Amino acid sequence: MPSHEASDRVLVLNPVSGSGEHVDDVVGLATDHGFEIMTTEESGDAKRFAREAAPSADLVAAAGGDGTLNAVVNGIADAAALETTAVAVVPAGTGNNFAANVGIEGLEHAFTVIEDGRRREIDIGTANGRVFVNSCVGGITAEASSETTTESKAELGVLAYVKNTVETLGEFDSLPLRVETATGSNGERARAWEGEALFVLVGNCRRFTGARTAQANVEDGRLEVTIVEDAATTDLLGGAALEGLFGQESTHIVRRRTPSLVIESHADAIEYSLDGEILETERLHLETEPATLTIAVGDGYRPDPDDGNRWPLETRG
Ligand SMILES: Nc1ncnc2c1ncn2[C@@H]1O[C@H](COP(=O)(O)OP(=O)(O)OP(=O)(O)O)[C@@H](O)[C@H]1O
Repeated sequence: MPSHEASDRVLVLNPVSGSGEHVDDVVGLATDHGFEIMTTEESGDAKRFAREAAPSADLVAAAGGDGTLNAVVNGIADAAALETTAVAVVPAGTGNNFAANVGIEGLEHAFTVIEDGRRREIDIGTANGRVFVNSCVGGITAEASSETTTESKAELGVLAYVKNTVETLGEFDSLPLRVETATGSNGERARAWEGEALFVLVGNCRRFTGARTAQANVEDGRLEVTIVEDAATTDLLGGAALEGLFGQESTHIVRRRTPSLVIESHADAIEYSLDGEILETERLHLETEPATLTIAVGDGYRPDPDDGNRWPLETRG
């Protein structure tokens, strides 16, 4: 039986995320577990509902995909309630990348975790004041983002957008950029990279190796930055596998870890995808806010995922 009053627990339901077949199941489970259900009708609702619910709710659940989760966390942040309102993920999206990374295996499991699971305080990222939980990716066009297929997203996660951008554009203008990363407490030096890039991928919870489930350490107070240099165009257009491009052997990748960075375009404004939502700007200031989001996690969640050789601090100078 639910241990809270209904209004202490709010579930924000996106009825059209993923295949849209989750609605009845989610409504049934959420009702059984004492949630007040707020169903979105249009873009912007999820954030507004979370902002309105956060001051009195102990827990806001996001039932949808990564976009819905992003909106819910932004709404709670807008209400300045991240310290008092925890978040749960009910995976009803296409890729459910974030849910997989925090050990949520499905709809029913999400509610088991809500009742019995651990709570962890994880980092969030901010980009010009907007919150992201998974990733912020520059160089993906809004068109490619909206056209990327469900199958491709399910298989590749955010890298599906990279693949679709490459495929739909055929050839593309690289981005003349300056990327300045700040000093970190683990010996990272402040550094500047300047050049022509195809994409800049910044992961809070996502690691860009080509493996969909690869998880970055989301409790280390650092963002993982991957710059795909322009020289990779030939490989990409030749059909090179994304795994190869992002692999450790790749010579076209620059990697950094840092608590904050600034990405500046020397030309036009760039489109960034924050967990799938588009933001266009010439200058982006990103930083981590460590241990800021309280989240319900399943047994499969690894606070300290094994790095192995998969994330070299830097592949080269
Ligand atoms: N009732 C609605 N009708 C149409 N669009 C909606 C509605 N509610 C939310 N949206 C839109 O859904 C998008 C978020 O979808 P979300 O990312 O959660 O699911 P997804 O794209 O299926 O999954 P994933 O992110 O895992 O690929 C937002 O852009 C939001 O504007």
